[in-house]
Amino acid sequence: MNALAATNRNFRQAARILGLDSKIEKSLLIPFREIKVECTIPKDDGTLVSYVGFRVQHDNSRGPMKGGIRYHPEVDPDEVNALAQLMTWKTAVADIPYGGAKGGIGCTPKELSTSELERLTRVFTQKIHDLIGVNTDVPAPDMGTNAQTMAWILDEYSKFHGYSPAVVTGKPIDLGGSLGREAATGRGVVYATEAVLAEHGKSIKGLTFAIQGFGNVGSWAAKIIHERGGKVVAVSDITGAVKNPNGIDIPALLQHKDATGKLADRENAESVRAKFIIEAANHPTDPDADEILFKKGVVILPDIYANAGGVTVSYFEWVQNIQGFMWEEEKVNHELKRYMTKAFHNIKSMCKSHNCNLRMGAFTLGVNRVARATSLRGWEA
Ligand SMILES: NC(=O)C1=CN([C@@H]2O[C@H](COP(=O)(O)OP(=O)(O)OC[C@H]3O[C@@H](n4cnc5c(N)ncnc54)[C@H](OP(=O)(O)O)[C@@H]3O)[C@@H](O)[C@H]2O)C=CC1
Ligand SMILES: O=C(O)CCC(=O)C(=O)O
Repeated sequence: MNALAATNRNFRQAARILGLDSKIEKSLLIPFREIKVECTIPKDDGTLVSYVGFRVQHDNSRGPMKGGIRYHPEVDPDEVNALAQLMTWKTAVADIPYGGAKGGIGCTPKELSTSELERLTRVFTQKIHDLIGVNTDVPAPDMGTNAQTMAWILDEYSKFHGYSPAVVTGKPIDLGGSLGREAATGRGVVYATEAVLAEHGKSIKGLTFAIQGFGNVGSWAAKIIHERGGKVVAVSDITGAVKNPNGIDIPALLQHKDATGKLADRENAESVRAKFIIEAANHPTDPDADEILFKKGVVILPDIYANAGGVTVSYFEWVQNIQGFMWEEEKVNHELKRYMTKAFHNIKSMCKSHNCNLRMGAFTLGVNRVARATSLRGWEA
């Protein structure tokens, strides 16, 4: 099932559980605005190459729309739509004053030089600069993008609108980025994991973990789990997987990945059997697989909660930019833990009230908050 159909299915199920008014349900399914732009750049050898870029702004009833920009060959309109919608529910689950958006360019960033990536990012920004802004839509990094990408967007946007650091988050610290943002999604995943494990009388120390993806989120989650005494027995990325039943030396693996750009051997991590699945990625589990895993008793911590640490610290970054006051990293991490723990308890309350699993607990929590804001703002033209 494609990402949009799967996301809509989860949303509709939450709307049914909540008994949502059908007009509000319909309006929440349709994105606020979809942008598709052509981005042509000269390559380093002088030849021209064209890419398609997207920004989908899903909903702004709770505040400026917020979400990352992804550079990946599989970026397509349906996927960006689904990810934008997920951002709306995620910011509501985290209870931060934002709506949802997502963007992307269909490209293979590893095949582009740094100057080609810079040109592509600047052309994309030129095409969307009128539609983003500190109080309208605030991009951030996602797969294939990073702090440097945000610095280029900030610079290009500022040429049109004046210096505006709060127009993007996940920036380099030197340009007003927040301490702790780079690690925040992985760290939030660990706080979420601790919250669900505590419920089952367990803790990270001594448990075994398998991690799919070893980029920003996966590698920070692995590092922090390792530091807390968890045994990471399998890690995989696009180049393959490493497995060690006695526990992988994560600092050594991070060093190896930094030096070579890939994980060591090629092995299949499929035989790993998990009792808990923590969705650090967006939309990693198809609804059919979700049902099968649920029936098998696997506890799944859904993406719109598990990876909300990134956007939560993006919110702290935006607040710091607006206040013109930088927080210590301890304050960032302390607040992140507070938000993640509170969201977990709010989700559990929804699970109890509606007798549903954690995914529907999170969806009903997010959808209900957005629906309330939508109704309060009203419909008069
Ligand atoms: N960055 C953030 O703050 C947030 C990210 N997320 C989500 O977390 C997930 C990971 O994002 P992030 O860590 O930022 O991205 P990165 O680009 O830093 O890392 C992505 C990882 O996924 C691997 N990968 C990419 N494509 C494939 C593929 N087709 N098959 C197998 N592995 C693949 C990459 O391998 P390789 O390095 O070899 O290319 C890399 O290990 C995404 O779903 C993203 O939307 C969610 C919330 C916030
Ligand atoms: O930090 C942000 O604003 C958004 C991060 C993101 O794209 C996500 O949570 O999926």
